[in-house]
Amino acid sequence: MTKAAVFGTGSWGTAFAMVLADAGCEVTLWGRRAGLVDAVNERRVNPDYLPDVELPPSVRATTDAAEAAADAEFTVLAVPSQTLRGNLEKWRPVLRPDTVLVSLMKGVELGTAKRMSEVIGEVGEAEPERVAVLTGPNLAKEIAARQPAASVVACRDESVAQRLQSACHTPYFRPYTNTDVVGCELGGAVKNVIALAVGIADGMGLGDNTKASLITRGLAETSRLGLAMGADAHTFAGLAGMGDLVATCSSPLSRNHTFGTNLGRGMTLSETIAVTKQTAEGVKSCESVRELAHRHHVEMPITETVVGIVHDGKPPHVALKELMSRSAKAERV
Ligand SMILES: NC(=O)c1ccc[n+]([C@@H]2O[C@H](COP(=O)([O-])OP(=O)(O)OC[C@H]3O[C@@H](n4cnc5c(N)ncnc54)[C@H](O)[C@@H]3O)[C@@H](O)[C@H]2O)c1
Ligand SMILES: O=P(O)(O)OC[C@H](O)CO
Repeated sequence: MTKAAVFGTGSWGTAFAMVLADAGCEVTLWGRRAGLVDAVNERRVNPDYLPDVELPPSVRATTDAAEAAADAEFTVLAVPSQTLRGNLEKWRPVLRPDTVLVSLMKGVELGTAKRMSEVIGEVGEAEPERVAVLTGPNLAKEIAARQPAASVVACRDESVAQRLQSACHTPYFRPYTNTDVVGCELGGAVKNVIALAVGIADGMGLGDNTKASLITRGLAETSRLGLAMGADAHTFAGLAGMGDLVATCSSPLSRNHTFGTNLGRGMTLSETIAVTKQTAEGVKSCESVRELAHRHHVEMPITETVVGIVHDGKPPHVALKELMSRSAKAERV
C-alpha cells in the first residue's frame, strides 16, 4: 500500500488526505495541535476545518513529524505559504531522502519572490525531479464532499507526476499530469490575487461584465508573467490557469474572493483580517507577485491595483478609476 504523509491539517491538507485515502493510500496527517490530532484519530473528524466530513480509517494523525514522515513515498506540504520555509527547516531532518515532496500551496514567498517548489527544493535539499505540485480548481469543501473535480499534478519528471497521479486518482478526483511546474504554480498563486480583485468589485456592487473583464485580463497578465518566466502558454488555458481562476473568482467558498468582497464593501484591512479565519494567500502574495512582475519587466495592472487597495490603503473606487483610465492598447499586449 502506498504511504503518504500530509503536513498541515487545514481545509485542503485534510481534504487531500481524504482523497489519497480514497485512492488507496495509507495516510498520516501531521498537525500542530494535540486536540485536533486526537479528534481525527478518535472521532474521524477535523472539527476546526471540515467538521461535517467523516475521514476514512486509513487517515491517521500525529503531532510527531518523524512519525508522519516515516516510510512516506509522498510527503505533501499544506501549510500557509509564508510559513513553509520555517516549517520545512524543522521537518527536513526526518524526511526520507527519496520521498517525493508535493506542494499543495498557492503562494509566492515574501522577500525572496520564490515559488513554493523553489523553497522546497532549497530547504528540502531536493532535486526538481523529486518536487511536485498539485493545483487546479479544487475548493477544499467541494472536494471533501466528493464532488467531481479535475486537477493537475506537475513535476519536471513526468514519471513522478504519473506516480502521484495514480496515488490520488479517485472516482471524484481526476488529476492530469503536466511538466510545466512554473506555469502551474503561477496559475495557482496569481489567481488568488485576481480573485481578490473580483471580490472587491463584487463588494462594490459591480456586475458580471466587470467580473468577466477582470478574469480575462487577469489571465492575460498571469500568462504574460508566466511566459517571461519560461512557462508554457498552454498551461494558462488549462486547469491550473483558467480552471482555477474561474472557480476561485466565482465561488463564495473562496477565501480570497470573500476577503476581497469584504474590502469592497468598505471594511478596512485589519477588520477584514479579523473576520478571516483561514488562509487567503493572495493578501501577502500580491506583493511577491508584483515583485516578480517588476523583476521580469512585465505589466500587471490588476495586481498593482490589488496591492494599492490591500497594502497602500487606496480606496477601491479610486484604484478602479485609475485601472480603467490607463492608456488604451491592443488586446494582445
Ligand atoms: N482550502 C482550499 O480550498 C485550498 C485548495 C487548494 C489549495 N489550497 C492551498 O493550500 C494551502 C493551505 O491552505 P488550507 O486551505 O489548508 O489553509 P487553512 O487556513 O485551512 O489551514 C492552514 C493550516 O496550516 C496551519 N498553520 C498555520 N500557520 C502555521 C504555522 N506557522 N506552522 C504550521 N502550521 C501552520 C493551520 O493550523 C492549519 O492547519 C494554501 O496555500 C492554499 O492556497 C487551499
Ligand atoms: O479559498 P481560496 O481562495 O484559497 O481558493 C481555494 C482553491 O485554491 C481553489 O482552487
